[in-house]
Amino acid sequence: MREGFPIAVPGMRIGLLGGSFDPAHAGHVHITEMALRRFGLDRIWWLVSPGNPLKTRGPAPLDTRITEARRIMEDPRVIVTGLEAQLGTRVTADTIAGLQKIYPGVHFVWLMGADNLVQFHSWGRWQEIAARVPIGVIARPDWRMPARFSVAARKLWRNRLPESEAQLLPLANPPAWVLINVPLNSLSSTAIRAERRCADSKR
Ligand SMILES: Nc1ncnc2c1ncn2[C@@H]1O[C@H](COP(=O)(O)OP(=O)(O)OP(=O)(O)O)[C@@H](O)[C@H]1O
Ligand SMILES: O=C(O)c1ccc[n+]([C@@H]2O[C@H](COP(=O)([O-])O)[C@@H](O)[C@H]2O)c1
Repeated sequence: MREGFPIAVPGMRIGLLGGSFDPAHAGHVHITEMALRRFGLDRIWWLVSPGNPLKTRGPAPLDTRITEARRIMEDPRVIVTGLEAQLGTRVTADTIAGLQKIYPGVHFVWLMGADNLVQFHSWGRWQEIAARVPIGVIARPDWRMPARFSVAARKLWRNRLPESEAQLLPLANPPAWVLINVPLNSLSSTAIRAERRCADSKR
């Protein structure tokens, strides 16, 4: 184990929820709780990203986002990390490869909201990601159908597990993915940033 990295032992099932978390909100907490239960995960690590490689707008400073995320995420099974900054990785394929090297025998699952599946095929080496780890996709308002018909979903259609087998996902041989339907939560960081700007302008 590397110094400054979270502890994990072989056999553990760990979900990775990458995101800008700019800021973290109750929607992130909700999908995290759902993913823990529905995929039978032992832990979830939030990977607060230094910056999404596809977004041109730079997010708030990493430390600020991590501090805010730790304030909102109280479940002791969840660790809020800046692992990508620690690893020096920017694209998810490199992050996952780095973590698999440091944590042999740990069963990682990549988690994402349904909106992210829609653009997944434009991520760097996305098929390598799908070949490395099972993927758990969580429903998001307005995105369930686009996700089902996305380029990645169609390319990986044969590797999809039925929702009833979501508990098997962490030990499934990748490529494997499941889209789970959960009570929907319509919060987004974009909406919160807009509200904050509006409140600031009224001061
Ligand atoms: N309300 C939600 N329901 C389902 N998934 C969500 C929700 N909010 C965020 N996610 C998922 O959490 C992960 C991190 O999201 P992110 O930090 O980009 O938040 P966001 O609200 O989507 O931000 P932004 O509005 O800036 O794009 C992504 O996989 C995203 O799909
Ligand atoms: O690897 C890529 O090319 C890539 C492209 C877009 C997004 N991602 C990752 O997707 C996660 C969600 O990003 P975001 O900004 O939508 O919260 C986050 O971990 C990003 O690093 C990764």
